[in-house]
Amino acid sequence: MAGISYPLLLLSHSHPQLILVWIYRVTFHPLAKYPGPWLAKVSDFYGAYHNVMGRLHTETEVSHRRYGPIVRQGPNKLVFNSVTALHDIYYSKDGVQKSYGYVTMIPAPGAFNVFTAVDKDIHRFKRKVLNQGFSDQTIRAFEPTMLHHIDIFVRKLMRAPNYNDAADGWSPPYNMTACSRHLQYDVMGEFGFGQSFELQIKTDNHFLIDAVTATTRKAGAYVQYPKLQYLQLDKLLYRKGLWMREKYLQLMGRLVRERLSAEKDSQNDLFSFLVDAKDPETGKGFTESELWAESRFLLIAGADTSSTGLTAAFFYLTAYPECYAKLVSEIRTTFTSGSEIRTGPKLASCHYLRACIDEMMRMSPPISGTLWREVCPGGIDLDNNHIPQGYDIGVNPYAVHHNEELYPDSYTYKPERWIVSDDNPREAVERARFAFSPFSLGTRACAGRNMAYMELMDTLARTVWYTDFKRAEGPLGQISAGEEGAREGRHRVNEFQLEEHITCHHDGPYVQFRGRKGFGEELFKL
Ligand code: HEM
Repeated sequence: MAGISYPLLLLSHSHPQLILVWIYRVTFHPLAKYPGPWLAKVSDFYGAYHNVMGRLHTETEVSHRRYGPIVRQGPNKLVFNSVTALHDIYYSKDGVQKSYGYVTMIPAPGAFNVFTAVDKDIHRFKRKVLNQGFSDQTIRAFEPTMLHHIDIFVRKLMRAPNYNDAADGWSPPYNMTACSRHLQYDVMGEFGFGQSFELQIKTDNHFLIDAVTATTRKAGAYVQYPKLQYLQLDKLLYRKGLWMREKYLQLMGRLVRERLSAEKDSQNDLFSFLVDAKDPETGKGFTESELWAESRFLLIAGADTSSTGLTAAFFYLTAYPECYAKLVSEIRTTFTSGSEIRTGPKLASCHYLRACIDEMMRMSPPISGTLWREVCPGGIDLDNNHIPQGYDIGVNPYAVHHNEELYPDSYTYKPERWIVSDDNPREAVERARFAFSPFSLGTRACAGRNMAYMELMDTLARTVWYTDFKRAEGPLGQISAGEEGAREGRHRVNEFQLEEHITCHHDGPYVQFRGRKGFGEELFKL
């Protein structure tokens, strides 16, 4: 903190009126009675700084332990850590709307997408149209395409059907961040535009990942401190990112143009669906620029999040061998072949697999930042506090998922907490479910939730069917793990380390694979 107090000291000397504003903020301001870090009380710079450092989520959790269930995290911001606040905020119909921070993400005035639309009528229309593309029927029709890419993923990890015959059979260590990102971007390319970006098989479009990373880094800071956008810091901080962003926009622009000029119904992708989709009540559809805005958003929303989830699953399964063994037993006794693994009663019966996924998203939510909501006229009552109009409020998913009252022993990966058993009564599972919010809740909750579960279930089950895997040994195997003695929140060796910038950035874990003897031929013949 000392590092950031010097610039503030300088600023206060050159702008003495700032001192008066800060004194007001810590004394007479309507939120002055709430505890929190001193810098957060006087400036949104606190949120932006920790977001740039990728640790606002861990700082929020630490703050709750230090200051209690309500923390002031900006001059006009309160973050809550209770299940009642979670439900009261995100299920509220008229009490809140998305905060102004979301507006900083729009590329031009008025160019909202379903995620950035603050106005509830604009959002309702976009969501209604989009929901048609996320129906169970559409997603199920897409599953064979997804499975094609998942099979490429597993084949790459196995290398050859009988590689296990060689030496000890283990592959070199693979960086699961890269492998998962490549898979999920290819899947989202197909889902959105009917074309894979081919990141799994070629390097040409690998810049996409860095371009999206640069975009979300910048957006993460601006959401916390909207005034930063006027300083044009991206030109200074993300120069390489700007160049890649340009390439990214060109690629996406080309895909949109190609899809618009292709024969109608030539593809079974979300784009062809959205081109024709109409609001059932008004008959209104998306304009070309709206289609463009939605496509760009959906790539990030779908690919970055699911790939973080998949990577985290590999981290936890290789950190907890007993959980890995249980999952292996479930998958290998439920199915009779790898190609049988797809949505259906057998996959739905894999309760341990689903529990491993939910526990991963509890431990390391792929969207770990607080989803700020602005209080609407009339204010809102939360945990016996009346919060007036205009203030930003939220519950941090990472912090609430590590609230010890809701999730005892919260930093231990325990898929069993999601399964009713003699040691874990139904009420305990229901209590855990009630506060579980990786996809958020209410009208602004994730539209792609079912698709995300399908991707994660199919990918993990097929990987476990065809391969054995383990964490790389030595220092390589520690990449992405917390470090003893590191800053509070970064010190747990069995916790996957996320850098939160709206979506999450990460590196590793490095994992080695070995094909199961006699099972790979089927996969390599496909
Ligand atoms: C594990 C994977 C995923 C997680 C954890 C996740 C999480 C979330 C969260 C927390 C939100 C709310 C954001 C906010 O309030 O600001 C959201 C919104 C959204 N997500 Fe996801 N998501 C995932 C995968 C996907 C996928 C695969 C898609 C699409 C293919 C998708 C599409 C969307 C859309 C369209 C919204 C905006 C909803 C609205 O405002 O109406 N997500 N997601």
